[in-house]
Amino acid sequence: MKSAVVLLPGLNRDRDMIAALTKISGQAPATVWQTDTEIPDVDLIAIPGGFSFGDYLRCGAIAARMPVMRAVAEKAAKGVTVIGVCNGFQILVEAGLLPGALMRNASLKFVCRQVKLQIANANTMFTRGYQPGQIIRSPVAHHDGNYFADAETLARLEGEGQVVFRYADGTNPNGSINDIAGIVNDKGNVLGLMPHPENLIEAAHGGNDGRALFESALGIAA
Ligand SMILES: NC(=O)CC[C@H](N)C(=O)O
Repeated sequence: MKSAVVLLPGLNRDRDMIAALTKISGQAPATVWQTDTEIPDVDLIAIPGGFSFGDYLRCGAIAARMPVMRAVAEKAAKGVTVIGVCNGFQILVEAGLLPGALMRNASLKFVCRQVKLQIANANTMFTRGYQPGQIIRSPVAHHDGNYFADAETLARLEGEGQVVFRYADGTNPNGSINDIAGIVNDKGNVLGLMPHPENLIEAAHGGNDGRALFESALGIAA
């Protein structure tokens, strides 16, 4: 299974994402730069975390307008699997590939800690390797992770099973509405989440709860 990682100025989790995809898929992902207008024929496109363009204007706002994001949107429209982690989630929202907005954390502080996540929908291409309702752990590290959507959008997300990960056991780090940690688009092939599953895939990370997400997305999980 082939993958590609989008590289942008200011991202700092690209190496983690490349390492995770290499270890799990068995082959190094391609990398595409902000000015690229073509993305190779791959099964999964990953937009990693960090501080693209220094988080100026709004997190992800400038990156979302780079040429590479038009190529990502074209691939997503064709059904290619796309995952945006943290800043990647913010970029997908700013690019209009996912609904809602990521606002400043309710604490107005940068949070960097482990959270618990409930698998709110195990019937997606990203979570078929988990059990419904399963609780997993994941690191988070962000300043603007407070997911918000208007009432109509929220009702649709909840009603259509598009909420995939929810903060659990009171570990919501940012005040996001309905404890939302990750959502998919209406076609189910684009996932955005604030937690960093790529940082919990092996014993050296302290656990491998994040592994099944990539195995599912790459079609490796049962
Ligand atoms: N780890 C990240 O990707 C951080 C995203 C963004 N820079 C924020 O602080 O919210």
